[in-house]
Amino acid sequence: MPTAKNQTSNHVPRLENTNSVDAYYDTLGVWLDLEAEAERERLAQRRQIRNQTDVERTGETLVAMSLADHQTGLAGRLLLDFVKSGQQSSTNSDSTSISLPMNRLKVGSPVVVSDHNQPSDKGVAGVVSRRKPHSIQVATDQWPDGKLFRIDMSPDETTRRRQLAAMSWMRTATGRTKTLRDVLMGTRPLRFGEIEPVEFFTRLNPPQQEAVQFALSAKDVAIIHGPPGTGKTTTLAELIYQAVQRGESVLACAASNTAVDNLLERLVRMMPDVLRVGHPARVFESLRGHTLDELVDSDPSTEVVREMRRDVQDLMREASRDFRGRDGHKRRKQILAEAGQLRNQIRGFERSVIRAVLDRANVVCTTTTIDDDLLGDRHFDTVVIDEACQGTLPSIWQAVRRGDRLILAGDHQQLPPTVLSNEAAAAGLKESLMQRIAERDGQEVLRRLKVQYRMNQSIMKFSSDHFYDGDLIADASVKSHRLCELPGVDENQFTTDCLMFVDTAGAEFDEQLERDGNSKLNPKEANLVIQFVRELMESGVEPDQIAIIAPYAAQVRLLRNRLDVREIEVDTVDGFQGREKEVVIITMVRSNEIGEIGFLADERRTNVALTRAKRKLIVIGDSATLGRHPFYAKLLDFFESESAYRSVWEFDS
Ligand SMILES: Nc1ncnc2c1ncn2[C@@H]1O[C@H](COP(=O)(O)OP(=O)(O)OP(=O)(O)O)[C@@H](O)[C@H]1O
Repeated sequence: MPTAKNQTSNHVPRLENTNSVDAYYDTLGVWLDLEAEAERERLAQRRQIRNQTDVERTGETLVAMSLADHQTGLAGRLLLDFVKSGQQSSTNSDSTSISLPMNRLKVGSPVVVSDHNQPSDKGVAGVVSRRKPHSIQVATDQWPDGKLFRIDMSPDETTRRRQLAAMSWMRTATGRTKTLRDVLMGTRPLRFGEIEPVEFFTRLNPPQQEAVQFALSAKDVAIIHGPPGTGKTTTLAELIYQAVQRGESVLACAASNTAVDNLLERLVRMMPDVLRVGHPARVFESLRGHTLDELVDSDPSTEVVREMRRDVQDLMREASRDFRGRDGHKRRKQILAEAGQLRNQIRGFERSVIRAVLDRANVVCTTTTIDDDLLGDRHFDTVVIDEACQGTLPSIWQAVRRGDRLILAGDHQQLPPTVLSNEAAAAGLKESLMQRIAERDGQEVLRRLKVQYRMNQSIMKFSSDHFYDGDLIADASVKSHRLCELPGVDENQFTTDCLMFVDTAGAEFDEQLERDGNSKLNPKEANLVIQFVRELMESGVEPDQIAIIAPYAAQVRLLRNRLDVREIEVDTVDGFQGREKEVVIITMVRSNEIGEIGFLADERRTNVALTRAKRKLIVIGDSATLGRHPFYAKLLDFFESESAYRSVWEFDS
């Protein structure tokens, strides 16, 4: 089998024309190794950077953090609240707090907490369990050493091991799972049954209804393609409900905890027996009552376990007494043996309670990183994966191996999975299974949702035409909605127009390379953004209705430092996927003489940015730089055709 070490960039295997099962999974194994290597290298590099601001710039490290509070969470886990050192207040009070620098540590991110003053400290592993602007909570099983701490996002080896184990299981799969695997690889044809009538629980629009019926008719795999704001999660929840009505068991997954919880939130309103498996600290607080941990804890038979635990404690206390003489030693040995037996019984008992709770659930929700110890050898009629374009190919087999049929939902015209290894990305790790199948089998395997509930139709139009064959329809409730119709907002040209492109060409709005960094910024564009924000607020738009999106983290940092209104969200495109705001201002940043646009060339990234605004979209960019790329030339033409093209000279900045 090829290994990561002996691959050079030209020799990293690809999947095209791979018909052999072994070659297929060998290739995924190589990609996974390359990615692991890239992650380890990056972590090592980060830990070597001494300068605090530099290391925090990556967004994957927080330094000089102090422990503000701690609690004991479920199953005895420690929940540690960290704030920036020097902060006087408790984590609850915002008035005197220091905001955390921009970071990518999200709820569910695996992290290592180590001693800030001891670079050699290996630290303790944990998971981010809550995030606030001024504090971050980490769930761990151990106390970290030190007075001042550093928190690093860390590669998750456990996840990788589980993925490899699932892939090795898939190689030798039999029966329905083997059939599913071969259909996914493209070596067996797709199969669909009759479309059957359905009595819908939710009021779905016709394309949503069609998607549910189509997915239910799939024997092996089907895709629900959900362009921005089209109710993908709503549709998936209905599909799961219908599958359960037909007596099926369902495993519902997504790559991120947030996406799993969004789905769970809908499912619990539709049916009672939905179970969430996963670290309770990673689950929305309002949904923790549905977690396996809490349900096991509240199961009546767990009271017996508690009593048995108390007995173990009593026995251990007795064993620690001062026994003298030979009989004494014998007695102690007996007590310890008794405690050991009791512990084994407890474990067996707990396992049977877990099994009983799992057996009661029709639907089990979890991230695609499945805890195989908890799920055991459980198999499901249908496996559903939401946000399926966010997961890499190796990451999905843990879920796939547990089902007879697979339903994928997502949008391959939005951001692909994050991959660190350039070699693996170039060989194909950036292409999700959903993208591969959607591109291979097209209409045969997918149904697209078409009615969107977010954007005014003029904001929707470019994305619809360019990415979705002009298929999108704005629902009547949003079709013509404008900013000036929001309560408290004045009616003026700025609030009645939905679109504006501000061209900075010729005005020397040059991009800059961030000092000591690789990211780009454009201070003059930032000035213009701030001017527009001021105008919006003067017109009565609330700060929390405004978002600013920049493709580059350096521009995000600049704007966050310059804006003194905390409620205005400023983020990168990646940080904004899946979200929406009434007004969005995009600062494109790139402005140079050679027309270089770097990773803006990934059109899908711009698609995400352009489709976040509900009522007003402002784009600031340099047509001389952007316009050399056909996609942006088309975008500029679009703004012109909508009479929404302005030159920066029209604004006093
Ligand atoms: N058939 C429908 N009728 C009315 N409103 C709907 C319908 N379907 C979805 N919506 C509304 O549209 C919005 C988006 O729905 P949902 O969150 O399911 O979309 P999504 O496609 O998952 O979103 P995203 O683009 O962020 O992935 C929600 O407010 C939802 O209530």
